[in-house]
Amino acid sequence: MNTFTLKNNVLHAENVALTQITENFGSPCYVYSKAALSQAFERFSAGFKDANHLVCFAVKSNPSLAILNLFAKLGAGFDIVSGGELARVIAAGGDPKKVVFSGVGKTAEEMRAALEAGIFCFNVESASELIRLNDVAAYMGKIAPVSLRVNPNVDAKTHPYISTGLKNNKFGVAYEDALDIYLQAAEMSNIAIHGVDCHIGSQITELSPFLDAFDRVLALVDALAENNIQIQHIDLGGGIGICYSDETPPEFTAYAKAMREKLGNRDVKLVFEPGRALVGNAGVLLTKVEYLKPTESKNFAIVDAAMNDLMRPALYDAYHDIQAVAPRNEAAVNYEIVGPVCESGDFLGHDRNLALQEGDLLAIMSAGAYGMSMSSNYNTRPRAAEVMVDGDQCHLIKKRELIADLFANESTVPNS
Ligand SMILES: Cc1ncc(COP(=O)(O)O)c(C=O)c1O
Ligand SMILES: N[C@@H](CCCC[NH3+])C(=O)O
Repeated sequence: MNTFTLKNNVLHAENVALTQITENFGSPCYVYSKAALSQAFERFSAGFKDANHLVCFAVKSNPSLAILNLFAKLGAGFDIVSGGELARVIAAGGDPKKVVFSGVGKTAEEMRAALEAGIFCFNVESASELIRLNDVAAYMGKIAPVSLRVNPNVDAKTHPYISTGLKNNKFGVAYEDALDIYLQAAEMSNIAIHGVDCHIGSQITELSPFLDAFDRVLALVDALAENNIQIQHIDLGGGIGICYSDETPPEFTAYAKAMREKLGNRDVKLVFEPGRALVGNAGVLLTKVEYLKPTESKNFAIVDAAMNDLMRPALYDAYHDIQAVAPRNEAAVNYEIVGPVCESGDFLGHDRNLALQEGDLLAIMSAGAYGMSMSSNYNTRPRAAEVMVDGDQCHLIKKRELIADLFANESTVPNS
């Protein structure tokens, strides 16, 4: 589906001109297409139709209540990594019984909240966490449903900062230690072993790392069965990439087919935790060109969005396509698209050929995942507004922060 298309030479989200959105709600502004979000979820799920499965949207990729609510209504579960994300899921109308709780540093308080809410499963990431979870559950008189997140030690062939399934990173437990830890878990009074979990990284554009990881997980499931530990579900994490420029990530149908074939006729529920693949290309960040600044070596287009709004370029040198919202029929110039933040790393795009004038609007594409969710208030910049487009309607789903909000919880020290 072409979500963001030119109509009468103006970029639209569904049937709404992006120029109208900044007129109504200002700039910078995140814009999401409801149709693109729904279709992504439905297409992902369609591959597992008639199979015992649960799609848990990775909340960290975009925790907007409106997006969580939309996915909840479509039947999604949620992958959370904090008590804050659990509270969001509940506030958005998500079902806690479809929540998996990942993360290496769950506090006792977060465990209590999740046990109270009755989540589907804890994805435990260390032997120490298992002991703490057993204690917390025992104190509450509850049984904690558990999967162990194992590191299958496969190369996800992605950016090193977002590769997570290798032996030497902080996530999960080493594959070689997993059986032992499961045997310990089996002895714990308030732990119930439900599954095996893995997540090998993000923005993965090939099928083979997923298949390699699944092979290793299945070998572990068999080893557990030999030790009288029966697994009810396998959680294969998230990680399917999207096209930012010319990547060709696996199609959902090919991914689903491959995963189902690998599972064969085992009677096990499949759990997935996709984030980026469901929201990444359903959102853009709109930003206005404040200044054009030619220098001896480069032409800068200084825009009103910055690394605090979209951190991915600064953090990973990530590429996001940048399009003029109302393209000019003039000669293009090579620009560095940069924000107003006081860091040389504050760029949104290098080497972009665009015909620009001050006041023009740009759309930073593929900004629906890890955009707003990783934003900050650096340089005391209020976070952008968020809008969801539905056909020819647009809904403000998050107000722009006010400057006063940014220091509302602060105080000065008396008598200083
Ligand atoms: C445990 C876990 N599950 C799911 C995800 C979602 O990943 P992605 O957005 O790449 O699908 C992540 C992030 O990488 C994660 O850490
Ligand atoms: N934040 C990263 C992905 C990390 C995924 C979280 N485990 C990105 O923008 O690509």
